[in-house]
This record gives sequence, C-alpha cells and structure tokens, in this order.
Amino acid sequence: MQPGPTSTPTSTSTPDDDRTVRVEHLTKTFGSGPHAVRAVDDLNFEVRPGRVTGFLGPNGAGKTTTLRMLLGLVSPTSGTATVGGRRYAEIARPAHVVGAALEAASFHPGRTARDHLRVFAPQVGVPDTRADEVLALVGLSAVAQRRVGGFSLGMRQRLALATTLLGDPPVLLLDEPANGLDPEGIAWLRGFLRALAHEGRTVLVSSHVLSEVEQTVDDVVIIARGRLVHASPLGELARLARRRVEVASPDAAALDALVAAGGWAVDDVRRGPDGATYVLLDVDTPAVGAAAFGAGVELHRLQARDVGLEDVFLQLTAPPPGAEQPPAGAPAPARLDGAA
Ligand SMILES: Nc1ncnc2c1ncn2[C@@H]1O[C@H](COP(=O)(O)OP(=O)(O)OP(=O)(O)O)[C@@H](O)[C@H]1O
Repeated sequence: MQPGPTSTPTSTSTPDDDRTVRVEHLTKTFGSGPHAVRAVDDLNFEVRPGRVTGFLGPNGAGKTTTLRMLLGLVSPTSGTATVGGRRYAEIARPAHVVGAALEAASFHPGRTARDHLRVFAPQVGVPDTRADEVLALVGLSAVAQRRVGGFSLGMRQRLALATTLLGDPPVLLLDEPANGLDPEGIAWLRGFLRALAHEGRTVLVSSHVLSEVEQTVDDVVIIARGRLVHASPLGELARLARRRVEVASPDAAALDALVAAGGWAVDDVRRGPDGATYVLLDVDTPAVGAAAFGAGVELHRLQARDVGLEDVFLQLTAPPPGAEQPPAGAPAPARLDGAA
C-alpha cells in the first residue's frame, strides 16, 4: 500500500484558510503595444484544502503564468494571487507553506538523488535526514545513491515531488506532473496526490489534458486564453456532457417528420442517396426507437453517442468561431455554466 506522504496529517495543525489558494482579478500582460500578450486576463478562482483540483486549459492558456504569479516569480499586471491570504513574498517560511514543481525540474546529472535533496534541505531549513524521508515517500529509497543523470522521466518527476515535500508544505502547486509518465507512473501519481489531499493538503495540478487527471481530481478550474471558463466539482462538469442519439432512415421524409413531431433538438443532419441521418440532442435511444416504431418509420441505425468529459473540455476551451489566433485580450467564449 502507498504510504501517506507524512506521518502527521496537516489537517489538524493548519486552519483551512491558511491552505486556501485564491486568485482575484488576476491579470498579466507580457510586453506592450501591438505585440502585447495578455497571458492571464481577469482570472478569479479559489482552491480548497483536502481536495485535488485540476487546473486545466489548452497549451498557452495561461496556467504556468498563473502558477508563477502564485509563487512570486512573475508580478501581476493587476489583481492578486495568494496562499492563505498572503502573497508569496509575504509568507515567512514559504517552503513550509507552498511546495511547487514547475515544468520538468533541472537536476545536476552527476548528483545522486539523496545529494540533490541535501542541497535543498538547508535552503528549506530542514535537517539532512529529511532527504531520506521524502525519498521514501515517493518510492525512491532504493535509488537514493544513484546519479540523477541515469533516471527515467518518471523517476525525475518523483524526485521533483520529493523536493517539493522537503518542507512538508500544506499547499502543493504542480505544473503538469503527469507529463511523460507511463500508465503505471500515472496510477502511482494518482494515489499519491489523493493521499496528500486526504491529509488535508491543498493540491493544485495543472494539465492540458482532462483525461490525464480525470480520475485524480475532485474539482476543476478550466481556463482558456487567460480567462476562466468553468470552475466546479468534477461531477458538475460531467453534467454538461449532453446526450446525443444518431438515427438513420432510408426514408428521409419520414425521418424529417418523426424528428419534427418529437420536437428534439437537432445537432446535425446529413442527407444522401441512402436517406437521412440525424444527430439529436438530450434524448435517449429508447425514446427515439419507440417514436419510430409508433410512427412506422423504418430505421437503419439508432445509436447513442454520449459526449465524454474530454469533449466537454474541448468545447469549453475551443477558440471562438472564426478566431484561430485570438488577439491579445480577446474576450472569452460564453461560459456554458455561468461560472463566476
Ligand atoms: N515571459 C513571457 N513573455 C512573453 N509571453 C509569455 C511569457 N510567458 C508566457 N507567455 C505567453 O503567455 C501565454 C500563456 O502562457 P503559459 O505558459 O502561461 O500557458 P500554459 O497554459 O501554461 O501553456 P502550456 O500548457 O503550453 O505550458 C502564451 O501565449 C505564452 O506564449
């Protein structure tokens, strides 16, 4: 069984508010004039402790820039990014409050895993012995004395996680931690992040692929073009997935009449020498089948085509129609859920 990341749950020692990550009216514009890039645009969201939150958006959506602002590595053009109500620069012992792994960390290839951590231990203010503790947490004890240069990508990701855990922080900000992991590595990461959240920590994990984190996260914050497009528990996102039914008949006129009589919303219709095919929304196959049977309409196909979560994610983050390269600061698409 996967050991918990620490033996002392943080939930009893740290008040909830100290672990809340909050982004308010956060905006970052890089450059100025015609070449300005609005990487983050009036972004608002909150990440709660005791849960794993997926911070999702396509490449270039502004995830890394937001995380960098939370870590005080980039200053906002306006708005605030805080952990426990404080900007990173105002936190007294930051490594004991926020653990962060941004992009693939660079390791000195000649150093052993243990030495890598021992270099960081004094900066964080923990004893050398903490290196072995965090190596054990991420399952790297057996390779503690091996040089990092020979590590696989998965081992490097684990070492990066171990580094973030040195100060036993209650808040973890992880940028694409599943990147490049094989299915076994992803399964391990899932269990590990869930254990961290179970201890009462705040875990924010960015990804540009929802399916990568779908089985890990409790909540989702989805951004596109620097703006919030959706924030909710994962279950609410699933409710946005609309049911679809594909129905085909060799008698196009009869199918037209059936669809009109049913009053169903039509997502798509195709006509050809073999008749017509409709894709209907928010209806199920028994309802369409029963109506066709009742009206005596011959069907050649009747098939459910449910929309998966990934489709909802793509729909939410798709560029507005006709805007392949949206200009800096372009307005976000309409929110499907009215999220704030
Ligand atoms: N230092 C910078 N100078 C200029 N533009 C930048 C800078 N950093 C980021 N950007 C731009 O800001 C936008 C958001 O980038 P960011 O890296 O935050 O997105 P992301 O969602 O993390 O994407 P990815 O998944 O590809 O890492 C992009 O258009 C990027 O090119």
